[in-house]
This record gives sequence, C-alpha cells and structure tokens, in this order.
Amino acid sequence: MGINCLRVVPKIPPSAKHKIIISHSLLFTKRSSRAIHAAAASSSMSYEKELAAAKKAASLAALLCQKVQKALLQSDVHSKSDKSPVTVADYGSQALVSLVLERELPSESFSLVAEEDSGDLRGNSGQETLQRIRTLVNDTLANNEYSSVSNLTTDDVLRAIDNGKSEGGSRGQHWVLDPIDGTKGFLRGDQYAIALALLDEGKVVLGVLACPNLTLTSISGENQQSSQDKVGCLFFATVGTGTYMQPLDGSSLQKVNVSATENPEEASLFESFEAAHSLHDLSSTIAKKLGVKAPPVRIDSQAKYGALSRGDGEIYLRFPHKGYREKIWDHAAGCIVVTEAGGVVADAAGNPLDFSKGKYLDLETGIIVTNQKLMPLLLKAVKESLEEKASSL
Ligand SMILES: Nc1ncnc2c1ncn2[C@@H]1O[C@H](COP(=O)(O)OS(=O)(=O)O)[C@@H](OP(=O)(O)O)[C@H]1O
Ligand SMILES: [Mg+2]
Ligand SMILES: [Mg+2]
Ligand SMILES: [Mg+2]
Repeated sequence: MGINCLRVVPKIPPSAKHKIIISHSLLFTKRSSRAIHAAAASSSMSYEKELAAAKKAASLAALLCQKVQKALLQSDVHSKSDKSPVTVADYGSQALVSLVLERELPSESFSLVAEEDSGDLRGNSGQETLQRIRTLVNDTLANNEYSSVSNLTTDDVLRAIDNGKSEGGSRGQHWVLDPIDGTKGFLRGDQYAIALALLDEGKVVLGVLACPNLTLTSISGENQQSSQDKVGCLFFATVGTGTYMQPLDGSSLQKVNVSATENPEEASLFESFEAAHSLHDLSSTIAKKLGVKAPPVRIDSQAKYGALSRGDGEIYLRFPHKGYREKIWDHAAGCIVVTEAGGVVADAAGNPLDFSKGKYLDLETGIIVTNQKLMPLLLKAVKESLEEKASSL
C-alpha cells in the first residue's frame, strides 16, 4: 500500500469527446413521467422493493465515487494481486451498496457476489487506506438520509465489504455487484459504472447501472457534444417491464429502447477502451464484413450497455484475449438493461449468457450485443471472422 498523498487531477469527463444523435425523443413531460412511474411500479410488483433499494444503493455509491474521482490522491489507488487497479472508491462503493441493501431489505438469506474483498485492507499496510474508506462511507451516509447509521467502525466496513463473498449459483436470490466497473476509466477521469443486478434461480431479474460520467444525451452521431451537457445516468430494468433511464439526481424518468436500425452500414459499434480487454483487430474485421462505416466508439465499462440500451449505437463487441474468464458482475446488470430495452446479448456462438454457474460466465469466447434485426447478420460475420482467424494461426 502506498503512502504518498500526491494529488492526481483527473481529466474532465469525456463529454466533449463524442458526438450526439438524438435517435429518439428525449422530451419529457410531467404527465408522461407520472404515467411511466405508475406503469413501472405496477408491472414490476414482484421486484419493486428490491428495485427501490438497488437504485438507492447504486446512487449513493455513485456519490462516493464522484467525490473521490474529483480529487483523487495517489494513495487512493492500489494494485491487486492480478495487477489490476483498485481504489478507495471501489471498496467504499462495495461497502455502501452492501450496507444499504442489508438495511433496506432485511433478510436472513442476504447473498452478495461482488468483485472486491477486504484482504489487502486487513494488514498493517492497509490501515491508512481503511480509515480513508471508513470516512468516505460514513460521510456519504451522514449526508444522505442515513445519518443514524453513519458511525461505522472499521470492522463494520470490513464486514460490509466481505458480505460480497458469496459464490452465487442457480438456487435462490443473489445480488451481483461491480462496485466500479471500468476502474481504469475511473482513474483516467473517463467512463465507469456502478453495476448491480439480482439473480433469482440463476436468472438476472433486475439490473441497475449508475454511470456518473455518461451524458444524458446520446454519445454518438453527428452533433458535437458540449461540456455543458448534463452527465450522470441511472439505467434500471426488471424482468418483463422494460428499461428506464433517469438522471442520477432522479429529476425525471424515461423509457428507453435499443436502436431500430436494420442496415449495418448505418450502425455504430462500441468496444472496450482498453485494448488489453478486447481484441480490437477482430472487432474491426467483423465490422468490415458487416459493412459498418463509422469508426468504433471506445468507452470503458458497462456504460456501453447503457448507451446501447437507449439507441446511441447498435453493436457492442467484446473478445477478450485467450484464457481470460468473464465474471458475472461485468455483465449481469448490463445484460438485463439491454434485453429489457429490446436488445439481444449472446456469446460468440449465439447462446444466451448463463449467470447461474457461480462467479464466472461459462461461454464460447466473446460477447456480442445488438438489436434483434441485426443479430443474425452479426452472428454470421462473427462466425466467418473467427473461422478466418483460426485458419490463419
Ligand atoms: N484481460 C482482460 N480481458 C478482458 N476483460 C478484462 C481483463 N482484465 C480486466 N477485465 C475486465 O474488464 C472490465 C472493464 O470493462 P471494459 O473492458 O468494458 O472497459 S475498459 O474499456 O477496458 O475499461 C474490468 O472491470 P473492473 O475491474 O470492474 O474495472 C475487468 O473485469
Ligand atoms: Mg477490477
Ligand atoms: Mg468490472
Ligand atoms: Mg470493478
């Protein structure tokens, strides 16, 4: 654990980096807001309480992450045993979500499968970091209607983080959490997401994606975005009820749908920002075969699923390097947000993702996401490209 306290000034969120198409109306009236609230509430009765708790938890975690990203200290950033980065915000977000879910949904069978664990915070070298996390968590709780539970000790914080040790599986209910998805993006001052989902008997039934740096308007298209564009989106979906988006401040609500584009030449494509996380060459071969004209849009995290769910782009391709095993928390929330908006999420062979096998997704290499019209064409292009790649080895 480092002890330096140098200030790292993050870049301004990338609102100016992408262009805008308003592919569907973002207009919103008070009357339509009430109607949508009523429809969302009545049709998602079975997971209504869980959804309200998940939205609260993810929004609170987003506040903590925003505070840390605005004034990141070098001592806030550490390296895990697999060399991937983790920050006080990843730990703080996980602790907050765990605490809020437990408080809002008291149950003996609370189960959480989450990315982080407290191992590195328990030794002597972790004490300073642990105190910083404790302060961040207590301050966030105290400022946001949880002042009665804002006197947490470091042991309380460690316990809350380690609630996330469940293995998941095909029986009962399990929450699935990525406290910061896209930690590298978070460190760059770019996109990241707090991704929370609920599994019920092995199926994703609820998903919430908080994307603090994603503009409320579309991120791709012809219009230049401006630094004035409001950022901070909360996407949410429960099974059978559609996908909704609202500003993180909760001020409005709209139903969203994936793009209806049928012509691949008009499609735009999302992929990981980090080349180490996905084979950009393979995506480019697939895009060429399909006839996609626009250059790929590279953004971090499950913000890609959120953006696709509201029609900012049509295709998301993810082909990790050989040997990488996908974790359920990197896709569970994004998957339901896209499918409830009318999209399809599949592995490279066209099979639906199976979240019932524990922490890992067991799949044919690659995850592909698009709308229902484009999926057959995309699958064909993926199959041909993978065959060409295999025969060239
Ligand atoms: N080698 C490798 N290959 C594939 N994927 C990997 C790899 N290493 C990490 N990860 C996971 O990628 C998560 C970040 O998501 P993205 O790839 O969509 O975003 S990014 O553009 O790369 O930042 C990232 O999630 P977080 O750790 O939550 O940030 C990782 O789970
Ligand atoms: Mg990570
Ligand atoms: Mg992740
Ligand atoms: Mg993460």
